Amino acid sequence: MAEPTSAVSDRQGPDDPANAATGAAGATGTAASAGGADRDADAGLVLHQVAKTLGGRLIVDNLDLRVRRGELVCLLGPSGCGKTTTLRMIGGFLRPDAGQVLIGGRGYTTTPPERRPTAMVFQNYALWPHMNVFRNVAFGLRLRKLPKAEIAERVERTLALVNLTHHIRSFPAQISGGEQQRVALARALVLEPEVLLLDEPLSNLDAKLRVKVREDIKEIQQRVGITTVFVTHDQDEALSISDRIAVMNAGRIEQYAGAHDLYREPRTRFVADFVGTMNFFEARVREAPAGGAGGIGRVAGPGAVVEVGDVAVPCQAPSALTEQPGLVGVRPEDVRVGQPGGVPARVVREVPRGHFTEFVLELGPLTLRAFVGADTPVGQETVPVTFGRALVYADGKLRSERPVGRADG
Ligand SMILES: Nc1ncnc2c1ncn2[C@@H]1O[C@H](COP(=O)(O)OP(=O)(O)OP(=O)(O)O)[C@@H](O)[C@H]1O
Repeated sequence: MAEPTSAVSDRQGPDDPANAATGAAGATGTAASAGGADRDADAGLVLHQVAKTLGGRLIVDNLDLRVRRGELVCLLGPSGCGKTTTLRMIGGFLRPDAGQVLIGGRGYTTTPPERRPTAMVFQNYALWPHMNVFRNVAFGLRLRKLPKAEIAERVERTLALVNLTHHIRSFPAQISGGEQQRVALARALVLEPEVLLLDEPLSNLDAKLRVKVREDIKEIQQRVGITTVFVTHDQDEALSISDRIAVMNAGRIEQYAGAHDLYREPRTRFVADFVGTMNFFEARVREAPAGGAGGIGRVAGPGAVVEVGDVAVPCQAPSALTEQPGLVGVRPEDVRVGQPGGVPARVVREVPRGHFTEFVLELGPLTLRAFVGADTPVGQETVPVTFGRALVYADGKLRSERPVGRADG
């Protein structure tokens, strides 16, 4: 991916046979296009049952994705799950074996990159070292043979947008990594694409700069209102900048949701494990015995217990009840320390983490991580523990039916 050529065309119509076959809106009838042509026409980007095999392996597996106009969506997943392959099919650098790519309701599945209304920012920036910032940003417009005055006006306007006007005559080697990244962003935005594609754009920056540049990107993206697909394997990055996140695993999307829902309600074990920290263990989650035996009745909420071996931990909000032991996940902030009615746990370690403290606790056969507020007393040998939310998984999928006997859900 060496060439900074992700130019968009001069707004020529797409040459995708899908347009002839299905009208402007492409196929209908799946998760991506449920609701049909009108919704596809309304969406910024639709992937419909897109598949790709590379080197004899199925890398992208009948993937459906719908991105609203102006939305920033992250493709998040472990190395090798097919994020970049998907992005390259959106940008036209790879042709899908099956399925359709629709942008603004028009089919672009087979259209080459330079004739799509997309622009890509690459991981390594791919700036021309012998060209100054102005000429790097002007590159795509010159290819389009736009008048000189228009090129100058658009380049200057875009450099002002990314706050780089003062470096207009600098060469890439004379500016920082973060500034180089903003030049790469300007070079894509100056083409006024309908969809901006970013492939791990921050991975060459140090930790502090990553946070700064990702905030810059989000701010610019919102200001321009451009539909954006951002590839990353960094959950922190995805959670902090996305309107929605598509968590990918082995060529498929496991869950597509906003950051809050993804974190609080991970639908699969894979997502729960990949996004944030989770305590996982085998347990039975049952209704609390009537009358509050063992102090359980004093815990606020519906009153369930999580049974692990001989230990029964009061739990405020299980996602389901299980007669047979199943996989249970509890976020560290849902391991509550110092609550009335709690079960004593041995404190193995306390790690100050600034505005919270991480406790490592031994509770019967379990070792648990708990994140507690800085005001929780430290230096104790044992602490009482209860659970807030507990997520119950069966066959790797979240069970979220209303627990038996609970009227309030
Ligand atoms: N041209 C190719 N031929 C054969 N296999 C390929 C080719 N390109 C990619 N792959 C394989 O496809 C899989 C997915 O690659 P892809 O780059 O899409 O993953 P990714 O999710 O973006 O990972 P990363 O975060 O490491 O970039 C990888 O196992 C990769 O080795």
